[in-house]
Amino acid sequence: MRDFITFQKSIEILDNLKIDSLGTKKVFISNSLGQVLASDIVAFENSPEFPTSGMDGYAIKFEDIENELKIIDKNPAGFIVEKEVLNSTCIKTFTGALMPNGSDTLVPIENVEVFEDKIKILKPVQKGFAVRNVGENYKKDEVLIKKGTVIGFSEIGVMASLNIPQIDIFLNPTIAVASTGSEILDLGVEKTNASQIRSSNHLTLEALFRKNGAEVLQMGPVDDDFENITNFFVNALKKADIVVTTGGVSVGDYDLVQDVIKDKLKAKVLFHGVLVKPGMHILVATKSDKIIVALPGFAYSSTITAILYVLPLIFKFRNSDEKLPFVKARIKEDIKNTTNKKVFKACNVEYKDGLYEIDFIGKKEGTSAILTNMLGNPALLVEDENSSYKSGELVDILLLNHLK
Ligand SMILES: Nc1nc2c(c(=O)[nH]1)N[C@H]1C(S)=C(S)[C@@H](COP(=O)(O)OP(=O)(O)OC[C@H]3O[C@@H](n4cnc5c(N)ncnc54)[C@H](O)[C@@H]3O)O[C@H]1N2
Ligand code: MOO
Repeated sequence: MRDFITFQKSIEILDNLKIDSLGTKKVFISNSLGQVLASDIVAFENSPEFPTSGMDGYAIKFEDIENELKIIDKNPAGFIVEKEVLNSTCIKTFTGALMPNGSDTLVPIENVEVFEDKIKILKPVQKGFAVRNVGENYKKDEVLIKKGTVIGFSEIGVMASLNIPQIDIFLNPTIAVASTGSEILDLGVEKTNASQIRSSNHLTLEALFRKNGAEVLQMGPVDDDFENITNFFVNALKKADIVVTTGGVSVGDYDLVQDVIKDKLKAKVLFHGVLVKPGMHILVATKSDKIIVALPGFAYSSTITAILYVLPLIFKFRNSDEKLPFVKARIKEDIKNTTNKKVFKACNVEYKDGLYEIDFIGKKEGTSAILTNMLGNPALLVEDENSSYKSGELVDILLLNHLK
């Protein structure tokens, strides 16, 4: 009999796994979308560098707000106006232009009446109105984006504003993915008997891993014999940082994946068997600096275990600050877990009145083959071992749409 460990213990083992960084490379910022920043982005100047107008209007001295003021110049964005605002004068100043010397307040065009070369302020503003102060956006030496951040549109915009064309990013891990099983068929391959099924796992996992930052080597369905599986592993371990398989890890006579990992590759098994549902037969091993994650064959099991175990490994390899999105939610029916396993149960999630709410409407009960339970707007309810939850209680859920 296998020694099953608790879910918590299995996560601790992976958390404590030492992983060497894969290094960094330089990329143009537009090509850094979704990549992980390898060094802090620090502001080397204030933004704006000088007081700048935030509206189209007239730059004045506030002490003159009640006086008629002579317009002595025009100040468009992108130019430097030489004249200075003196008492009883103003300079017509446009959005984005520097505030002229001597001025401290911008009165919007809509607030003034213009007659000949003068203005009268009909609607006064407070001192400093519509002036963007030095450092309003960011201050010199401020750390704007931290190393480990996954780069999105806002990071690219801020880097562009700093005139940073190229940045260092961490390299992403490469994952080799394959599915095993004598009954599974690749897309398009003709069925020759009724017990054959289409392999979905290798494609589900490829999408999941790519979406979450890994490079994927798709190795497809692998013929289910000892030699083929061995050849696959030898090949995959040469090319990838992580090797992920599905199938062949439970207790059947034909569960060859575990035999190859243990007996042929002589990999170091970190654990085989976890008190978790789905996915209790998961096997994680290392072979020198490579990691092998052998997932159960059922489509729902392999997907859930890939989320729980492989995504954190990707985050770790690429040195990112990403975490699985566990949040609190209100449950809308009573639920009981009478097993000694941590259970991850598919539910529907909705964000309503500042709170996530979950229900199980339309979710099918049955085996771990039911991948359709993850369609729609899904999340996973996390049920502790031997626990029960009452309708209305706050529970832990894992949001899935953030990972899709
Ligand atoms: N006597 C026992 N039988 C089983 C146990 C057990 O403890 N005692 N555990 C069950 C559980 S739980 C799971 S999960 C599975 C895990 O088995 P394997 O990892 O060895 O996977 P397979 O037997 O190869 O396949 C299981 C199931 O999934 C389907 N499958 C396989 N590959 C794919 C694929 N690429 N795409 C879609 N579906 C796939 C396969 O047809 C089987 O129906 O073992 C239970 N049995
Ligand atoms: O380990 Mo199985 O994945 O519970 O169905």
